[in-house]
Amino acid sequence: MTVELSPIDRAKFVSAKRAAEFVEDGMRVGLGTGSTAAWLVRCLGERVRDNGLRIRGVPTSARTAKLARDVGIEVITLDDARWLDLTIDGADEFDQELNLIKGGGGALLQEKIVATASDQMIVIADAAKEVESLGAFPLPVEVIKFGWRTTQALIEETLISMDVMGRTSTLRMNGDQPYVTDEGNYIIDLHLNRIENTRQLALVLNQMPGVVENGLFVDICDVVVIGNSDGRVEVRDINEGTVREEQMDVGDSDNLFVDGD
Ligand SMILES: O=C(CO)[C@H](O)[C@H](O)COP(=O)(O)O
Repeated sequence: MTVELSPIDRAKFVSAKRAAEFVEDGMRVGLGTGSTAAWLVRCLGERVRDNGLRIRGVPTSARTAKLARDVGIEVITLDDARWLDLTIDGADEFDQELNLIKGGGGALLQEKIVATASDQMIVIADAAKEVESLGAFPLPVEVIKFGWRTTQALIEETLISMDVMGRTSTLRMNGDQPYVTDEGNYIIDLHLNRIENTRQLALVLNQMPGVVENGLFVDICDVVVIGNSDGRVEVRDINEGTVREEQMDVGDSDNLFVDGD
């Protein structure tokens, strides 16, 4: 099957393909959620099928679990694994310090639990995800269904008292129904424009009754692999302070698809 990738998919594919090289035989790997993470799962599946790579994957959503099984990756739960060697996931935004907004795909809760239980978190992203300050992308906050309107009002009041820009929020919808996460919760998206006090906001949100988790990932990501549509990738390691530019082949994505994919 020949699939012509769009420029954005080529960028996502090369970042995922480069990040897959971090995965070694025997590793327990956290598998992210979203379109970029799906490329990663396909790349790992190819190595499992063709090169005999033995890994166990902990998916961060039902969608990723299905794809991982479809491409031949052994799937285990986080409770089976307890601790992971590596998690590779996408992001909606990342800044210079590799702080992130995640949860555009609604999987932020499992994603944060899995990434935090890993020796290393690698983010894979196209270059457009890099921002000077987080916040142009709506910040997802997962809340329990009970009293969600009250929780939303409390969040908005707190944003005002913290002098955060934007301050409006919306309940995420799936058609005419509220979007429900894998954990059975709702998501309230905060439209903030620009977040000045990332660390404080992440802590304050999680202290509110009704809030389960927020999509700010602070000091969790170690490495970002940034992909471009022409195959250039940049590997930035925040701990080592290194930046490497490399060229990847964008033309070999065809054999990543499996029956029913
Ligand atoms: O956080 C996420 C899902 O909850 C995704 O990683 C994020 O939304 C990026 O998705 P994509 O790779 O499709 O752009």
